[in-house]
Amino acid sequence: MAATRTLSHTVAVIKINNPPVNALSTPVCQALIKELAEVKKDPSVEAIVLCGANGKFSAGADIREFSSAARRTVSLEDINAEIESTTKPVVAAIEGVALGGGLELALSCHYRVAHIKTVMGLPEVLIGILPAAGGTQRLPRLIGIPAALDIIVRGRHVPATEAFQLGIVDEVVPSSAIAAAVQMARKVIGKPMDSRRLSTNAVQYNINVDAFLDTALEKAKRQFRGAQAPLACIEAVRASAQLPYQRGIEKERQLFASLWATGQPQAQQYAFFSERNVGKWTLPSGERWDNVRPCQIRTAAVIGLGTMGRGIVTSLSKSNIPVIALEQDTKQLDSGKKAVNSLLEREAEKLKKQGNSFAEGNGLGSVHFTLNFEDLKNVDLVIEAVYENMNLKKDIFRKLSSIMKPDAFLCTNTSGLNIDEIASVTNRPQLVIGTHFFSPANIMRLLEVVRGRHTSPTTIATAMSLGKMLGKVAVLVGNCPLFVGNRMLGPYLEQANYLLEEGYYPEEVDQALEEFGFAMGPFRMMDLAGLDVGWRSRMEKGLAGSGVPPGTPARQREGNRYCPLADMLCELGRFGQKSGKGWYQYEKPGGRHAHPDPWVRDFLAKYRKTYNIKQQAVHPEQILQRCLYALINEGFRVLEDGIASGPEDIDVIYNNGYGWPKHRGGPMYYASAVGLHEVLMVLEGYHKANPDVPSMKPSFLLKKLAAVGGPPIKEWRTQLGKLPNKL
Ligand SMILES: CC(C)(COP(=O)(O)OP(=O)(O)OC[C@H]1O[C@@H](n2cnc3c(N)ncnc32)[C@H](O)[C@@H]1OP(=O)(O)O)[C@@H](O)C(=O)NCCC(=O)NCCSC(=O)CC(=O)CCCCCCCCCCCCC(=O)O
Ligand SMILES: NC(=O)C1=CN([C@@H]2O[C@H](COP(=O)(O)OP(=O)(O)OC[C@H]3O[C@@H](n4cnc5c(N)ncnc54)[C@H](O)[C@@H]3O)[C@@H](O)[C@H]2O)C=CC1
Repeated sequence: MAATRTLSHTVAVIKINNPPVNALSTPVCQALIKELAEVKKDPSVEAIVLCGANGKFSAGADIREFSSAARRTVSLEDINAEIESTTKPVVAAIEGVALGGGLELALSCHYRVAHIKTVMGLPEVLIGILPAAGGTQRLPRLIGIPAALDIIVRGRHVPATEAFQLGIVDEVVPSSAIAAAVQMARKVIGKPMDSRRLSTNAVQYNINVDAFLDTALEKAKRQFRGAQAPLACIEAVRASAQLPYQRGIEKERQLFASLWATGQPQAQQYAFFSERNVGKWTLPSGERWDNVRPCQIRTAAVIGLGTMGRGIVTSLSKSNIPVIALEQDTKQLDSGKKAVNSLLEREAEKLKKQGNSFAEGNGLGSVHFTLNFEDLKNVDLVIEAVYENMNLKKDIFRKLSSIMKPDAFLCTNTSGLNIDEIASVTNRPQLVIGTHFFSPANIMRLLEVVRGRHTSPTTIATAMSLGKMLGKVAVLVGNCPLFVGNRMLGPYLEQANYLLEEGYYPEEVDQALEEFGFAMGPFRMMDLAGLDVGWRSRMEKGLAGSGVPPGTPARQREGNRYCPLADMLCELGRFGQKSGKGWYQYEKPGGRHAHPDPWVRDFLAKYRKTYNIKQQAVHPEQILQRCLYALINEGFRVLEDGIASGPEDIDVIYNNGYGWPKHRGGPMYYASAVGLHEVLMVLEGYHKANPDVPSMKPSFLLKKLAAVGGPPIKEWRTQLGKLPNKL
């Protein structure tokens, strides 16, 4: 039953029942229409309470229906209008969540009572659309333009206490919201209802609405880089102030249809479901997310409190997991301790602003700092985050192996070293796993969970579950150099470097990719990460520095094309932000504002002259094709090698770890949207002209999928099923 009805005295309680989140699917909408019609004409009913089953009001429209063949036949706004115009008072009893269409439904009720732990909001913008069941017209009428705009454009979840302060709900209760709503319904029977019908009210404001919204629009254009939904939300809110309610609703619908035609909602909804699907991991042996039980992690330790370790400690502590934080000497320990304390203070401040405090005790109190490995021996799980050096990591794991209790999990935060080699020095390779956090680790949502050859299913389940506890999106990947995300970055950065050789400047390449929607172009990103990191690794591999065999041409390594520009910058001490100079110049070492550097232009001109390279005209389209198709081609290779279980996994990694614009779905989704044949043609053309760039040789899987007509991304797994799986 999509909705049920009971009677409490003269109050009819209509309960939405559609597990797991009471989404307003077509059957639910039909059931609501039926129940409403019946209670309206039932003389024994004087008031109505609308609520959701299983402690959840509703997470909104059923997103799956948007793209299904059976399009919605019932308009949610028509139901809302029907509720609002009812002469019997309707009270929404909000528990758990009231999101999107769920909150819009509640806004059409005459009163709202919320349980104190409820969150509510209009998060449609996060799935590429706008609240299109009257939300953009009713909310500003209730709480004014600035507060409504903030909620609608950011799509944020508003806690019940804040919702009460804003006037979204009439009462917040610590116990059953349904019982409180029934009580309220009985109290308001017979009271005048006109002012409670939001659509009949005018938006109240004492600001210059147009100027305010114009400023918001300009800010949103800069902030959301090509995403259309935030802009449409602003225009819909503008309509609430300028137009009568019905015309505002027409504008809302029109904006919804225009958004749909951009293709961005489909990409963002794909991203939404992909994020949920990656948690449902499966191994070739049949073990899966739902048949392997994770072990409970009650205590953890982190080794190394540098850039990553301090963020990981914060993340664990924020989730109320007591942590022991270990460093190699007093100086590093003090500096790590200071950093962790300051991060935790910031987290506490954030929570305070949201009206919360750490759920159980204070996260700060749960961190113990030490120099002594013995202190770690009883924790359930340890995460190593020392320098990226195999010998050092092996030393640490040897030590852990002898100290830790036998069932403790040993995790490494390496960004690309061989998990099997690290595991090989331990007495428990089945409990060793990669947990690759992203910087800053207390903020970035991505966690690559890297399975080694001997890693057990329980260890995988535990690492995946830890990711969830920390509020991360955990993606299971196989063990290969650099895993998934960083591996794909290689060919992308390689092409960015080649573009500089051929006549482009760092700011031109960055601009093209930032206009595409990336949070940061490749050169700003390299400056931020530190150019010396890659340089050291190239020196270790004998590609740069004194290890290069004498007589090797400057622009060639092992018979293939090589770009030495980044090495040359490092030799001059230009490491990026940390040294104040890199591909850009900064106001000071550690400065954050990148300015194009005339020195770099001069340096590139001299370089091209030395190697007699003719400068080409700038084509932003070419920048995109070269960099993005290189990245995508490597993504196909990752799939081909069985390192990720599907294209969705890669897309979730890029959306959450690498600043890929979510409104474009992810690199693999983008490839399918552009057309696999098109991607293949460009790669083939490039590779034919540049056979010395092996990374651009079209992958076998791309060719195979293009040959069968470039099927939609959800059908790629049929082809993948025939390939090896290294998970
Ligand atoms: C609710 C959450 C906060 C829960 O989080 P959590 O507990 O962590 O659980 P999850 O794993 O996230 O979710 C559990 C499970 O539920 C599924 N799910 C969640 N929400 C929805 C949903 N709204 N619809 C369907 N399914 C949902 C989720 O996928 C999981 O299932 P699994 O994948 O099988 O594991 C969290 O889930 C959350 O934040 N949810 C999303 C909330 C949200 O975004 N709500 C807004 C929905 S959109 C909406 O309400 C729109 C409106 O305002 C009404 C507009 C009317 C539009 C008219 C429709 C016309 C369509 C046709 C277009 C064509 C146009 C043209 O052609 O012109
Ligand atoms: N910096 C980044 O953006 C990312 C780094 N990583 C990986 O995380 C790991 C750590 O990297 P960063 O935090 O950037 O390095 P970092 O150089 O900032 O910090 C490393 C810390 O480890 C400590 N350390 C070294 N030897 C130790 C020992 N024997 N015992 C205890 N502590 C010791 C050092 O004192 C230092 O504080 C590396 O494996 C790196 O590849 C992974 C993802 C992103």
